[in-house]
Amino acid sequence: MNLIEYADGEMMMISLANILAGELRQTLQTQDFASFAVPGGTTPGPIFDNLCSANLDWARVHVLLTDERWVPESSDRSNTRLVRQRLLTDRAGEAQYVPLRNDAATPEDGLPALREGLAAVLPLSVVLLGMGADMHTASIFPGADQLDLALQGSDTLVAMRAPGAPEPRITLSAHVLRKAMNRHLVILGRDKREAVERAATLTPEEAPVAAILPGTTIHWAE
Ligand SMILES: O=C1O[C@H](COP(=O)(O)O)[C@@H](O)[C@H](O)[C@H]1O
Repeated sequence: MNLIEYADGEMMMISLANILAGELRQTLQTQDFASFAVPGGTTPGPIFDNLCSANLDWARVHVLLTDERWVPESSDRSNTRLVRQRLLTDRAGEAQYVPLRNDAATPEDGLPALREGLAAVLPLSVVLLGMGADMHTASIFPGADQLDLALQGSDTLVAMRAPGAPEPRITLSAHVLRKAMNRHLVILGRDKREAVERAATLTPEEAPVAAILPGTTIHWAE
């Protein structure tokens, strides 16, 4: 397991923002645009606060989420809301946002249009993932109704319902995540460190994060 251990959470958030900015800059040296997928949830806010002022050509960066909760943007559970408030501001306000949610009533109804938008920015240049203590990553949850499709299918985006998720979800598939040029996982706290170590000994069906661990750099602080 490729795991970087940091002295504290604040240092990790600053260092990781620098690493991500460096990878985006490097991508833009050889490509017309870079695509950058980020997680929602409670962990990445401080990374976004550091990254949004990075000096790079944000107008050529497509930002998207690794997964979204099917709630309106006005909800404090909306990952889109987090990204708009904390990442797509300052210099990063120039970036182009690729939505994983639209006005459809259900994620299943919304999928076809969202897949079209996503197709234009694949393969992903840089992916930052989060993980829950239940070993889900993006919105690929243990016990989810479309778990096999998300883990083994060739679809890029999957709509999901899971016992551990309070609302329907839409998620990038393992297939898309594994094809990313650069992949990072950020976790905070002893429980998540134990969870990721355990996941490395389990199957992706038991611990979905296991599907993306090979080739992923894990960033951890207590
Ligand atoms: O529901 C989600 O959970 C994971 C982990 O979130 P955290 O609050 O434990 O950091 C997150 O990576 C994902 O994007 C989000 O939708």
